[in-house]
Amino acid sequence: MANQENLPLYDKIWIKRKFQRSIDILILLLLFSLLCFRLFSIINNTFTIPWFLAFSCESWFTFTWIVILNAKWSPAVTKTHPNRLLQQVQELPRVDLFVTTADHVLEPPIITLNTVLSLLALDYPANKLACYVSDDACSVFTFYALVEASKFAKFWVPFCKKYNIQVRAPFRYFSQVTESEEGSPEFKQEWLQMKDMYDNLSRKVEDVTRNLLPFKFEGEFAVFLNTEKRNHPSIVKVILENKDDLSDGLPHLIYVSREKKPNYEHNYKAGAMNVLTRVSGLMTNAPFMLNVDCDMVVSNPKIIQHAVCILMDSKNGKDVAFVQCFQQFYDGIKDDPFGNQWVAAFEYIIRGMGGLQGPFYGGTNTFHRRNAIYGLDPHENHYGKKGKLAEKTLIQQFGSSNEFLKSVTHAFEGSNYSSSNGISPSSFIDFAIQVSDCGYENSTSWGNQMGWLYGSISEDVPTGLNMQRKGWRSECCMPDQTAFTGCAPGGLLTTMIQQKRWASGLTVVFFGKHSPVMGVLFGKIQIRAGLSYCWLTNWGLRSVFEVCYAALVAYCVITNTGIFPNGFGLWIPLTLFVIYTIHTLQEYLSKGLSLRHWWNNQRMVTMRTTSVWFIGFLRAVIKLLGISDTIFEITQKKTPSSIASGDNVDAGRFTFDESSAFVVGTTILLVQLTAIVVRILGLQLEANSRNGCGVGELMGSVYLVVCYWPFLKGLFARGKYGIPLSTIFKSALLSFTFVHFCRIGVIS
Ligand SMILES: O=c1ccn([C@@H]2O[C@H](COP(=O)(O)OP(=O)(O)O[C@H]3O[C@H](CO)[C@@H](O)[C@H](O)[C@H]3O)[C@@H](O)[C@H]2O)c(=O)[nH]1
Ligand SMILES: [Mn+2]
Repeated sequence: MANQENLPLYDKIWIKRKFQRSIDILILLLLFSLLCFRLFSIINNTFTIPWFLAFSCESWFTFTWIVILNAKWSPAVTKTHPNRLLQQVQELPRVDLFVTTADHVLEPPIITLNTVLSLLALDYPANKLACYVSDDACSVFTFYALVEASKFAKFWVPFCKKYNIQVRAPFRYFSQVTESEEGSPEFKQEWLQMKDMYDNLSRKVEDVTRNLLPFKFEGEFAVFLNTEKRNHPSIVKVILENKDDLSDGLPHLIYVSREKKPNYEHNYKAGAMNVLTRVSGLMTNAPFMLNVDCDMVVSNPKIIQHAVCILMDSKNGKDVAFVQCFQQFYDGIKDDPFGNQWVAAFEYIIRGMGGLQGPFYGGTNTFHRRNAIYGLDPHENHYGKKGKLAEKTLIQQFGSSNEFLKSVTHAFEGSNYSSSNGISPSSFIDFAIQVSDCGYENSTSWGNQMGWLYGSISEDVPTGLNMQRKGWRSECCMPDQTAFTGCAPGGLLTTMIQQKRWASGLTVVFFGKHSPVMGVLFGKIQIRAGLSYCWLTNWGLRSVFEVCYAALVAYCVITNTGIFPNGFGLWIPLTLFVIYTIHTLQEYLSKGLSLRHWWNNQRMVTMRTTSVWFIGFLRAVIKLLGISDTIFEITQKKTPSSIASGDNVDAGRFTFDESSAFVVGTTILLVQLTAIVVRILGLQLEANSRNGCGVGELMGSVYLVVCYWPFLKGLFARGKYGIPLSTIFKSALLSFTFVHFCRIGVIS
């Protein structure tokens, strides 16, 4: 038998994709030929302003394609070997678990409760785990739910471990296993008991949350009396404490609501994560930290072992700052009508990045190395920080809590790796409160050089980039059994708001000091890795060119101007379109996704790029100019009861409201419709240049209308399925202005 000690804890396997690569290259060549064609037309003197705009947009599309091609070029996957782990490490390392929640209405406490239960029930020695919940809403309901959860956990966790239940979030488990049909009589009996207890628990929590029961602010709940969401002192409460350090007990459970004051910048989730980092540093100081959003439940109870395999591999794990598990979703709507399940993107882009310097940090389902978050580079982490850091520098970077500084020094030295410090979390409450105060970070490096970075509402991407800039890598962790599943936005509006936030946050990143370009120029981001990040950070910028192209097509049809070659030359854009379409379709089908899924995603890409990404981009520009700041709009999460009660008549249907998110989309649709009508009725202007509008331009308009079909139906539908009159009115006004300017200001 091979010597287990020398075997790697994880393997990296490169995936072959010769055929796809040649198609990728073919598309690139076609794009180049289109550009060349345009350049030659200068010589032939057909070069007009619309041609120039088309040339600029197409140059951008070519650049985007290079970015995508580069990102997908050499994908890799990892295979972890948890069975080797215990043979190589004497003791498993500690892991601190972070959950964030910020609004008990948009994020119902019953969801957070389930996430926490699934974490407490992880298949990992309980005395090596501590679960920290950050509540940015300072909600007594969330706290109450956690207290109740901790009581239920005493039965639930042993039950899961005894019967090796795989799905350990009760609402997921009981929705999948609806009867205790199989198993021993003992199991059946316990199953019924559990089900009963969970039903009681969820009823209680939902009743309290919906204010159906009068709430008594007594005992441990008294501190919540008179607190306001944005104005309250720090509250830190130890709900569960594994005082006897039992490996088969329950992990610590700690509730943290950081101090909030009006007129203070709280930095949304990034601020919350930094507080959790400090509080956990004081209390348990684990070398690794897992972070999940409140709706991301564990689906693979052994996931920590898998992630630790990567982080602790003695050869390849040393320079890994974080391990990212894919985001996957439960109860996703069939065929992904809103394009928010990201199956194909994760498949191709993230695996592709996995073959470079590693995937981006996606904000949730991520295992971090504490020392990387603390700003060390891989070399310093491995060989120790050169010399002891002077106390003064430590205070400048980490703030002035002596107790916390001690924990930082311990973390740097790598002590406290697996053993507990023998002191219980509750003895650190006062210090924890101190490091959660809103003034604690004043003039320190938190959010600036280390920790979760501030300044963008997409805090995850720059935070990951900041670590990779120092030479760290990251890895994907992809055990056969899905690691985490979460709640994808339920409807069109929620999706659009999320997309708008990402686009604006990412644009700010691209133009800021943590952009991938800066990372390549001044840091240790490898060129290809930096380029692959542009797929993500350029979402906002991409929309500008797509909106411009959409407007250009309509302009051409309306004014009888051509931007595509007429006659034989038309084959270039046509072939490009056909091959690109077949190529993406093949990608979907080969992953077992349906034709419908593919089309839904295709049209959604067009819809979001030309609408909310564009709004997001404009918001980012306004922020970058210092005019007004962007805010983090939280994504609404579905409650288990709404899922179960079949509150799903709208699932997958497009519903609209008066949100500005729909104005741009409706305008694009109306402009294209006008163009088509003008063409059909023959109201176009006389062709005033040598090159009049041909089929190419018209096809462009028609394609956009087909993509915007759900909006077209929305124009005629009523109630929530219809686009409100006020939105139609605003869009009509905008379209009219556009058409008017087209006709008076024919540019040629
Ligand atoms: O002031 C805030 C705002 C948000 N959150 C938490 O941040 C998480 C993510 O918020 P959500 O509304 O669910 O955003 P999503 O768009 O679904 O999240 C994705 O995108 C975010 C960045 O835009 C990342 O932070 C997330 O991890 C990633 O899952 C949730 O747990 C929130 O409770 C806070 O703790 N404080
Ligand atoms: Mn989310």
